[in-house]
Amino acid sequence: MTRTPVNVTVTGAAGQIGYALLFRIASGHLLGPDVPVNLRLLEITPALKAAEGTAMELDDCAFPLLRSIEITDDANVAFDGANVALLVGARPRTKGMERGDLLAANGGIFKPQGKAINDNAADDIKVLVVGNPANTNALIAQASAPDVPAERFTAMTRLDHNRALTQLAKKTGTTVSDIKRLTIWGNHSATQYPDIFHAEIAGKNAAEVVNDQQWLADEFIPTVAKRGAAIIEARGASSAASAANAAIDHVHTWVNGTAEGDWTSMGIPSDGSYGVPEGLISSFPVTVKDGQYSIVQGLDINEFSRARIDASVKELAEERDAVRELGLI
Ligand SMILES: NC(=O)c1ccc[n+]([C@@H]2O[C@H](COP(=O)([O-])OP(=O)(O)OC[C@H]3O[C@@H](n4cnc5c(N)ncnc54)[C@H](O)[C@@H]3O)[C@@H](O)[C@H]2O)c1
Ligand SMILES: O=C(O)C[C@H](O)C(=O)O
Repeated sequence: MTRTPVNVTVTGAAGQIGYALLFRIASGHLLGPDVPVNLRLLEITPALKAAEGTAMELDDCAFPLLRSIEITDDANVAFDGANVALLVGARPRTKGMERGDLLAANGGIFKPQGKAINDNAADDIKVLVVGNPANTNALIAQASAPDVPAERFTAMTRLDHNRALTQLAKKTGTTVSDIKRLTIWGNHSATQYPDIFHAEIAGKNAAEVVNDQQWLADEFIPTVAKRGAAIIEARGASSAASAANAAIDHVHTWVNGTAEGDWTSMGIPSDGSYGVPEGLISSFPVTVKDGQYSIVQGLDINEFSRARIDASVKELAEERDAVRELGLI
């Protein structure tokens, strides 16, 4: 049976992440090996030519699943009929720049894009915000899209999740496939909390396997939480291929589900679970089935975890208050 193509909109298509992302979407890694896609690329006017260059390369790959490419600087055109939207285009953080500085710069991007999604996207639209500060940018876009169910706006913490998997596998001499039920809580920022207390390594409790509280507090958590800054320091630019890979993972899981017995981390609107104020877009442990995610309930949160979750959620609440002051939500 021939499947109807899925419309995938990517903003910031001419940027670094865009370049690492588009070829994987077109080759079937985002939605599956039998799902054709129409790509819609949104860029600012001066970057349209570069986006056209990328589109020429996409054509030259002769991807069987790629049905069409449209390039535009008009958000209403880009989101027309969109089923999946990857909001990547943003002002990237550069050396020495604080995340707070990004709020105002990025609000001007995500407010109109949220409205364009509201007015033009397909009824089943799923939105992933990658552009930083991702959680709060997602909140801004969501606030401008009152007709879209709030839970369709998500923010990316899958890169943090993947980073944590690798650090834990290295420490324990295992592989990432041995690890299940790891969680990133809170904000995609240095306050995020990678939690191994409920994680399992080859069926055993990860915190017990590690059995090294000092490593957990002084190495693992800071390494994962500050990895983005470390990459910027080393490359002189923010992570691109790993961020694109995580965006693929996030949407693939959202569409195709989590594996039995495992969960993933997604930045999603809080329903008040685990004391996270309702409405904040915060990272939680989630399972996904039939395209719907649910927060994993009933986990015991110890004192160590509670303090760290609370600190990251406090930062999210401050970011929300700041964008509220700016009239962005
Ligand atoms: N959530 C995460 O885990 C994560 C990880 C890495 C990077 N990021 C963030 O992703 C974003 C993009 O990173 P990058 O390295 O691709 O940056 P980049 O500067 O290479 O590309 C950004 C692109 O966005 C475009 N753009 C700017 N305003 C736009 C608008 N209004 N509409 C459409 N396009 C617009 C720019 O022209 C540029 O081509 C940054 O905010 C970065 O901090 C997030
Ligand atoms: O762009 C950044 O600030 C870093 C990025 O979010 C990352 O985690 O690599």
